[in-house]
Amino acid sequence: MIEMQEVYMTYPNGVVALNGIDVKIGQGEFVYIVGPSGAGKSTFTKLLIREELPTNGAVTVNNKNITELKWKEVPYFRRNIGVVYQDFRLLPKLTVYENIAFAMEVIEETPKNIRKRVMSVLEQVGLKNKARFIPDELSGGEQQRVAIARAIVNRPSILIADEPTGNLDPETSWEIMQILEEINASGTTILMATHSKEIVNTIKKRVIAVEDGTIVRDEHRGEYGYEI
Ligand SMILES: Nc1ncnc2c1ncn2[C@@H]1O[C@H](COP(=O)(O)OP(=O)(O)OP(=O)(O)O)[C@@H](O)[C@H]1O
Repeated sequence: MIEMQEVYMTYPNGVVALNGIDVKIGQGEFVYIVGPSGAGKSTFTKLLIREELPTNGAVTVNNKNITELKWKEVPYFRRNIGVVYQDFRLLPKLTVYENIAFAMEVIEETPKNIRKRVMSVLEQVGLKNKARFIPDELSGGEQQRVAIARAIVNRPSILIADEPTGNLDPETSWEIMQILEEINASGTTILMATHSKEIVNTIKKRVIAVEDGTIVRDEHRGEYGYEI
């Protein structure tokens, strides 16, 4: 469960990115965050992973107000949230297998668990046969699958996807959406910031529209609502 109560966020340079956000997102929901460029979508997701702190307000994730976490508590909290970005952000010198295993090594999983689980998520994203490849040897869609596998390998309750299809062609984007839907079907909450009218209007989900730092629309099975 995610909740924001009267959340305001002003960056140090004075830009007001969020201007009073009140929202609740239940466990297992799939939510699109839409809105014009600069509306505050990325800032919204950054607050949820404690990459930024709000200037005011409470951000509650799984019953904990995460604005109150001490810095040393942040890495442990983040285990519960997977994040996927438009530009994949894989480690270029590591293989597909190593990129995913690394996320489990940092939380000190046993080698046996790591082997089993990495092969299982690779199968889930359809990349078992590319475990030994490095990111440069993969297509954009395949790299995004690796990033998704890495994001879910520690079984987070929430997956945040910040424009996950932004660098992909339409056909590949649909494949990525299918994987995200499967992950959601297994109970993971998904928050996806997107500019894709096609996707939002085709795969109907809850739509939260942000403009100038406030929520202007929040609809079950909503429309994208913008021209581009
Ligand atoms: N680190 C930062 N320092 C100062 N201002 C920032 C910073 N990050 C974002 N902003 C500003 O905050 C506002 C909201 O930005 P944000 O990245 O959250 O928007 P967005 O909706 O994700 O945009 P886009 O769709 O282009 O990714 C913008 O005016 C942006 O310029």
